[in-house]
Amino acid sequence: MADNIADVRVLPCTDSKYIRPFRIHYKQDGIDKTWDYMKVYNSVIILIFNVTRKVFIMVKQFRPAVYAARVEVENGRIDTTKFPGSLGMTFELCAGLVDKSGSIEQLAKQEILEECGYDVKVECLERITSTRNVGTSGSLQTLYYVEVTDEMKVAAGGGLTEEGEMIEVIELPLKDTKHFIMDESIPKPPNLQFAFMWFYANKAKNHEN
Ligand SMILES: Nc1ncnc2c1ncn2[C@@H]1O[C@H](COP(=O)(O)OP(=O)(O)O[C@H]2O[C@H](CO)[C@@H](O)[C@H](O)[C@H]2O)[C@@H](O)[C@H]1O
Repeated sequence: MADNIADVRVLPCTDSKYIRPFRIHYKQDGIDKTWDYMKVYNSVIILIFNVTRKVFIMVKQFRPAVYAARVEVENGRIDTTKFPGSLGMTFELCAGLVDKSGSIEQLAKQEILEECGYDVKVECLERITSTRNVGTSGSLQTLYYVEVTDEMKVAAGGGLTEEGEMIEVIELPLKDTKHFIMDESIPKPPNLQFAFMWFYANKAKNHEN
């Protein structure tokens, strides 16, 4: 079970492959300033809509950062009897870090197959837009949309076992989306809400009846 979390310790991190903190010193209109920021990978995110059954394909997974932010850390320990792993479970769109060479569309195709089990053609990916994390990282997230059918489901998905990924593929019916995006009991990133609003503005008329 992905939410069966035990033996949690929180330690300082000085040699991460994923995040590197820096302090930038600069003058703004003659005034000396500093800003602390993190170098992180850019990412690609894909809104997947299954037209056969009118459901969005999403992923549910344990996110350690969400878990740690929601619970009390005492002397570097988190008491999992008080704070169960379920507090760190999130609903997200299929996504991946841009940590490999090759086109971003090719990376998106690969993530869709690995995480959700659908085999899509790169040409079918529609680029929606990109956004940046403005506060601490400045990293770029590029958002795509793709329509899939049940015939395109060729594998179970669930992420790469060798990377230890434990991802559950979730199907969210189109009719439940509006309630879902406002439901604060389910931790989710803002790109998910933006993507669904984009769908309502641009695609929903083709699928609602
Ligand atoms: N900080 C970290 N510490 C340790 N291991 C890590 C890590 N980040 C990634 N990994 C490892 O790298 C693997 C691959 O990550 P992915 O490329 O699938 O990105 P992910 O979808 O997790 O989220 C990515 O994309 C989403 C969407 O933008 C972002 O919200 C999210 O921060 C970003 O990691 C993970 O399974 C994990 O093993």
